[in-house]
Amino acid sequence: MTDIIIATKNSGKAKEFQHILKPLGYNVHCLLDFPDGEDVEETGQTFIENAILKAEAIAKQYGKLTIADDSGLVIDYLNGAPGIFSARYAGLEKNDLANINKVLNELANVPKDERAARFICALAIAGPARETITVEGTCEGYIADEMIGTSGFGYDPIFVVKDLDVTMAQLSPEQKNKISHRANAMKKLESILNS
Ligand SMILES: O=P(O)(O)OP(=O)(O)OP(=O)(O)OC[C@H]1O[C@@H](n2cnc3c(O)ncnc32)[C@H](O)[C@@H]1O
Ligand SMILES: [Mg+2]
Repeated sequence: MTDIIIATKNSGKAKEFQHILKPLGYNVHCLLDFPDGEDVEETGQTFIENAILKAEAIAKQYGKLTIADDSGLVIDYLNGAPGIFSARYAGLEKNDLANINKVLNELANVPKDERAARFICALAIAGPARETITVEGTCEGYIADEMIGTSGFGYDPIFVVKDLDVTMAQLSPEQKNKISHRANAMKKLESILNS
């Protein structure tokens, strides 16, 4: 089995990568298993730039194949916010509930047809003696009026998946891992790695 590090300290992401990569024969570790993993500053201007920063720093630190994920929620009515600031939208303590409440307040009384949004996931894969590869996956939807569902993490309870009309937090992990921005990005990465 090939060892692979997921350069994340987010347990929700780590679980999803386990689900997706284990059946493909990878032995998956994340930075929750390696607490001395560098805290890489997300100083890029785009999801892709931040994914590259995280993947290359951790690949260098451990000398192993590394995938980093930089992702977030892009809301049209807020001109693309919270975007690359999704994790720290309501403050540096990265509180999911505070982030959700901030978005719901900003969209209070905004009609459904103006609540369009998408999740974006940029992945970078880096490692010793290889060029870094990046891909991006998206998932279209809109922002609900209130939190619904308990699965997933982050903004899932307020993100209604366009094609399904239920929130991401109402999907089982198996369902989310078929249609999510992360799943779509992983499909692209797999097809590049296999070609
Ligand atoms: O940087 P790492 O250590 O990977 O962990 P993080 O939580 O800081 O991750 P990001 O910098 O990529 O910020 C992404 C934020 O966007 C949100 N997000 C990303 N993917 C999501 C998903 O599948 N469902 C719900 N929210 C998501 C969530 O709030 C994350 O904290
Ligand atoms: Mg982060």
